[in-house]
Amino acid sequence: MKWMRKPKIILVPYPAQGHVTPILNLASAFLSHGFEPVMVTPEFIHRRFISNIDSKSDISCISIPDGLEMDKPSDFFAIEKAMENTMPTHLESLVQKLSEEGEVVACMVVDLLASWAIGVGHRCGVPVAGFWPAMLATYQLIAAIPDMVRTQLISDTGTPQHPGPLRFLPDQPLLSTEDLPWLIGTPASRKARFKFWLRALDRSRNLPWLLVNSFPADEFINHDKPQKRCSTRELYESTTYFPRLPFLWVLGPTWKDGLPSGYIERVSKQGTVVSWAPQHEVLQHKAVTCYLTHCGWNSTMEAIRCRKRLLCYPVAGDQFVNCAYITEKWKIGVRISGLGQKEMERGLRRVMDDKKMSDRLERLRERTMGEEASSVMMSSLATFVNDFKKQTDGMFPTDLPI
Ligand SMILES: O=c1ccn([C@@H]2O[C@H](COP(=O)(O)OP(=O)(O)O[C@H]3O[C@H](CO)[C@@H](O)[C@H](O)[C@H]3O)[C@@H](O)[C@H]2O)c(=O)[nH]1
Repeated sequence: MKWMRKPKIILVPYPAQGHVTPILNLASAFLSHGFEPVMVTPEFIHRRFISNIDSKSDISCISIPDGLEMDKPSDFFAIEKAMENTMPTHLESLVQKLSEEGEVVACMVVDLLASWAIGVGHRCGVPVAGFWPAMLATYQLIAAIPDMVRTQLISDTGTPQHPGPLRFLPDQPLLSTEDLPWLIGTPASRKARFKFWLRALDRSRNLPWLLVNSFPADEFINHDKPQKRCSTRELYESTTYFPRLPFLWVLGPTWKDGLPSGYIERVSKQGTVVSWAPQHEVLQHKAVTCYLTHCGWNSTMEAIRCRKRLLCYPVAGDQFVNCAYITEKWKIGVRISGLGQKEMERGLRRVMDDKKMSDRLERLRERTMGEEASSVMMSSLATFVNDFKKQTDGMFPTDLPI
């Protein structure tokens, strides 16, 4: 049988930038294996990110209704409601429509934070692979939840049962109990987020594949307790303290509103405040020496790829674990305890005075993203593609590249 069209792979990210970015990278890799990647997102995120995607790309981006009344969700739980209540039927209709049109959906790759889509794949008879957009160690932490409950490190609603730093995983260093990724917001919100993780674990338990956006990681290292959050006012003060230093500051619209009036005009000779910038391109520029980051995993990997020293200010979720690796294990950055003048000055001095940091960055980059690491990664991907091709024997053209 001669196939006129390429088999499709449907990719479903959790609807946030840090999840769309790595899934698009994966989609590009599927292109070279002869598939047509189709990323499916809710309407609100499609509107927000689609303009940043190369219009000439062969990756199709399709939006499905999210049922949100406002233009964007009010919080994490509004997104969860959209994912659980509205999106499954629309994705199912989409997959059925494709199949009625004679398209082959070879596989679905589902972000574990969008675990609602796993059931859709099963109902439509499409093989499903899980996708973890962050560091392997943070997946291991989430996967260890049942053991943590069993050994009473945490309650069955996710509340830490012991104060102070704890060893959550065998052979790995200490973490503060407050660093657990679901401990965000009020007690009720923490419990609801914990439930979200339990459901994701439950749905993904029997998946035959898990693709991880990471590299082989080392053990956890103990680190300081999480620091207080800061206001835009503190950030503002810290930038005024370094009138020598030119800066580019990416601030979301809500944060930008908190700046003192006239600030942007006053700093305009040495600083620019924008609501979005092509971060990876900016980091590649030789004028950039240091990157102040919240330690999102993609930002962390981009900084390593571009060999940029990091000033770390983790805020939520997996960012505390990422920060522990950056500052204690890899020693390619420094954690700051706040964003006021003194902390920034101390942090910048420490990060710039460390004469060995550049060498460590270079070595880490080579070890995790160099030729050998890339070849291991490509071979893992080829194994995955071959594996699901075998499972769906006969569905595919025989001349697809491996
Ligand atoms: O102005 C901007 C802002 C962001 N980005 C890109 O957007 C991505 C952001 O990803 P990440 O650094 O991971 O941050 P978040 O969007 O905050 O990511 C969420 O998802 C990540 C992966 O699960 C987690 O590690 C984070 O904690 C979580 O907040 C990166 O590729 C950036 O280059 C830009 O290009 N320009």
